[in-house]
Amino acid sequence: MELKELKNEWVNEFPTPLIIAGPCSAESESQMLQTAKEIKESNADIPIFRAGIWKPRTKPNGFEGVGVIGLNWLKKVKEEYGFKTATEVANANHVFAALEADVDVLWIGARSTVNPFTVQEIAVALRGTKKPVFVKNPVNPDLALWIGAMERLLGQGVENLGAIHRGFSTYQKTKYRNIPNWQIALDFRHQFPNIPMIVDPSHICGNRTGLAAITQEALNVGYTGAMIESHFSPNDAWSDASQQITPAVLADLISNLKIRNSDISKMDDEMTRHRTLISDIDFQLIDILNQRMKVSEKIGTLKKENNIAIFQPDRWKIITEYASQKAEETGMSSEFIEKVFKAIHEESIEVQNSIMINK
Ligand SMILES: C=C(O[C@@H]1C=C(C(=O)O)C=C[C@H]1O)C(=O)O
Repeated sequence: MELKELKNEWVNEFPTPLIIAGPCSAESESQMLQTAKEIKESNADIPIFRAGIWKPRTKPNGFEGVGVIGLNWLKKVKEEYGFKTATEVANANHVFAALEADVDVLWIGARSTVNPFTVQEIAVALRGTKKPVFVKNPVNPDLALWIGAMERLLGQGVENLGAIHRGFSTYQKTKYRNIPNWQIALDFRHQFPNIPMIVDPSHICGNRTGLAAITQEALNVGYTGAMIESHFSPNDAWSDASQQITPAVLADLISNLKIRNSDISKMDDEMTRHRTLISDIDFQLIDILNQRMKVSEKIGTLKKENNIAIFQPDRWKIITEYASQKAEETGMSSEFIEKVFKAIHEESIEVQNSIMINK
């Protein structure tokens, strides 16, 4: 069996969008029950309640989760409010305890996905389970690692899979805690459209303000749902306080989400016209790029004959300046044009380099 062949029908038993919500960490029985009660009473359609029992923390000596006792609280949440429950597992012992406590949905965290030994250990412990298992993207932007983790699970007969896009670590200061890098998740979905993908806006944003926009963006590109951290008293949370929201705010966020329909058959005509136009322009773009690279080849030959360095900072500066000015004139984002030109320049250098090294 291959990942591509999985049907993942488990997801059909849940509403769309599939929302998983609950506190970052289980802290106490009363915190769990109060949060569950408020989520239930908010009337938002949330079928799965989450809580971290074991918390992988960057630094030692902080709160690292309540451990197995929290599994009893998840059970109470299930009994009293009818939610399915979900938690993170990061080693075989976690898996055994979570299965024993009949947690309904499990996920593998970003810090575990990076480590094939850990993933293998978890996969073996989960062997043959019918429970849905989500795999968060690894902390580093490595698509193969993410897919590899899924393959390890499938290798142990775990067939009810899902993916969680939680963003990627970065050293740069950005408005995100973990930059979304949407293209990686889209590449994943392109290869495995059958594997449900949900977004984790809480970990992408690291704050409350961006949650709705990221969740909507995920639905706009066709994700199945979202996992959002919610706590009855967010400011008092023992972990990730700044990114958790109250159940009332969560319900409001959900009620404002717009679900996008991926079936375009009803708007065929107009869509087809626009798409034909896009393809036409794409062919022209490729042609033009090819012409530019041919000129670059000629410049490469000249440089080789005259023993001149390939990279010419002064010329490159002129190009970036006119590109950005032209972008502004046309109303396009100059950041976007800068990215495009950097890619073109890189290829142009590559083309000239292959001329230089050939006799
Ligand atoms: C084409 C040249 O070589 C390099 C590539 C450039 C480009 O593709 O636009 C610009 C400057 C150089 O770094 C050149 O020197 O003009």
